[in-house]
Amino acid sequence: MILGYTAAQVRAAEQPLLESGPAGALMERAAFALAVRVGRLLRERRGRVRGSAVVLLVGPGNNGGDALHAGAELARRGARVLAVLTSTRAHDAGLAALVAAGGRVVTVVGEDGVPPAGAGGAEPVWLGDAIAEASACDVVLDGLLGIGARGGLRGEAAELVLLLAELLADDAPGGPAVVAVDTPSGVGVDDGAVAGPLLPADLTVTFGAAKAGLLLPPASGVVGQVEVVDLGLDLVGRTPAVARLERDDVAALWPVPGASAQKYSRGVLGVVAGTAAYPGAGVLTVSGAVRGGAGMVRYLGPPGVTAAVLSARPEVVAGEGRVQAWALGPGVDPHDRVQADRVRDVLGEALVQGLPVVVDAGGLSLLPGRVPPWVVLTPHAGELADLVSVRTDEEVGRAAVEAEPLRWARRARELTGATVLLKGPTTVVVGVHDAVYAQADGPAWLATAGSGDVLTGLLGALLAGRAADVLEDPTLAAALAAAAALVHGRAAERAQPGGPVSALAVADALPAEVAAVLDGRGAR
Ligand SMILES: NC(=O)C1=CN([C@@H]2O[C@H](COP(=O)(O)OP(=O)(O)OC[C@H]3O[C@@H](n4cnc5c(N)ncnc54)[C@H](OP(=O)(O)O)[C@@H]3O)[C@@H](O)[C@H]2O)[C@@H](O)CC1
Ligand SMILES: [K+]
Repeated sequence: MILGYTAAQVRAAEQPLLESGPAGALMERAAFALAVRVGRLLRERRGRVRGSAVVLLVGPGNNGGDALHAGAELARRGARVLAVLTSTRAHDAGLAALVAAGGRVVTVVGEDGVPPAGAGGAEPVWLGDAIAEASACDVVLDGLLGIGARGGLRGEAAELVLLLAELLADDAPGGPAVVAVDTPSGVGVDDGAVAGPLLPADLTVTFGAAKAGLLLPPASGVVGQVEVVDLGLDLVGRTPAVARLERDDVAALWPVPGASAQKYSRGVLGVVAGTAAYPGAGVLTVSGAVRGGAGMVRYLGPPGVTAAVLSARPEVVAGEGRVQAWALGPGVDPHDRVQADRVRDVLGEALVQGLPVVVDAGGLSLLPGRVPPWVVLTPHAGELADLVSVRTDEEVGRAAVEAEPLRWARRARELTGATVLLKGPTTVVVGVHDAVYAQADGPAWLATAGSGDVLTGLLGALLAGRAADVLEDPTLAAALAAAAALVHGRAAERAQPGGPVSALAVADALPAEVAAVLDGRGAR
């Protein structure tokens, strides 16, 4: 599991080490680890460090200090290192180390043609020249701002990043790799906000612990690969702001049949999904459940959809019967009276009986006022915006939710009482005790019609398989939702690595992905 902490938590954990060790020791360790990682990247890209070109973007604080010390180490290994200062201040010891190692230092000339006062004798260069150097080098280190950032980038740094990011986005492959020092500069370190220009990173080397904002959307989309440098911080007892499950965590959560299992004990899922207008949603939801490992699936819907469901998945049983959990809503048009009433009735009955439920798509507008946390909502941004708007006098749109997914997922949880899984390139889950998960497991190709229906069925199967546990410990609902997001995302990658994938193909890849997750663990 990757745990994400706030800037304040990391600073508090650093404090004892700063007090007990020699001045600058922690930064030197951080910078050395960064240099080693960048050295590996240079060897991958150029075959060697010696002779490669590295440009450091250096801000006024310790984040710039990290970049300068790492640059000094790379210069000692033979790289040609250029530091571009964007501020009147820069980390003194870092600057001295870089210059002593043979690195060059320039400072960006402002719009008025005057170098920033106090830029310490560094050679002035035009912004355009600095950008040209950066776009032509092998690796750019973004050390403008780290956990001391307040808001998005400003001033010269903002302009430099805006223009360089545009240039690199347009450029053919072969441009520099971008390594973010601790965080891509200017992201919301605690909340993943993106409030200004950013240089998307190929790799983020973060110190002491992952920062929450690196895991949370929208910033999670610009961090690239994240590597945590262990600085020996003691974070025991500090509750992380966000968690990201990895395969091993999912293996520990997954219901695996024991030797005496039978289909009923493994968990029966009831599904109400699909209407005459959207019959495929019924097929996809039950496919997610069957392929995801439900002991049995019961389907309730109009005759035409039932026929389509049974023809696609002969394992499904049509009609009512005992179930351990429900999956409701995919392809259900709330104006289709019969199917909408069925969703309402089933939901009401499930709440009385205390059964876990997944509610998706059309089912979201059929929810009663408050539900328990073992009801899991699975909206996308537009659906979540509607849910919040209908229940409050706040006018929330899809774009607002996409800009601050965690904030709005929390709001939806407050308003409904449900566990909320907000789908997106990074899926955010908010559960009991404000437990937050952020999963970024699927390829962008997964944004395809019907993939959410498969997730609903898969999560339903998981809740059915662990229904008794979820009722006893409702915190589990959020963990299972995050686990379903991981398996769903990786199944998409498995179905068609690097290429387009259909929703049914994602469902069909679920068994192999579940097997891969469970590889090496015993039965529950
Ligand atoms: N503690 C340690 O020992 C270790 C720390 N480490 C490293 O230190 C980093 C934190 O360093 P930090 O605290 O100096 O803050 P940092 O992120 O460099 O920025 C602060 C400066 O930026 C400015 N500024 C703020 N917002 C701005 C904006 N929007 N746009 C423009 N400017 C803005 C702000 O200006 P001010 O607000 O003061 O006017 C201030 O001058 C951390 O991320 C990690 O890399 C590691 O080496 C491990 C050991
Ligand atoms: K940075």
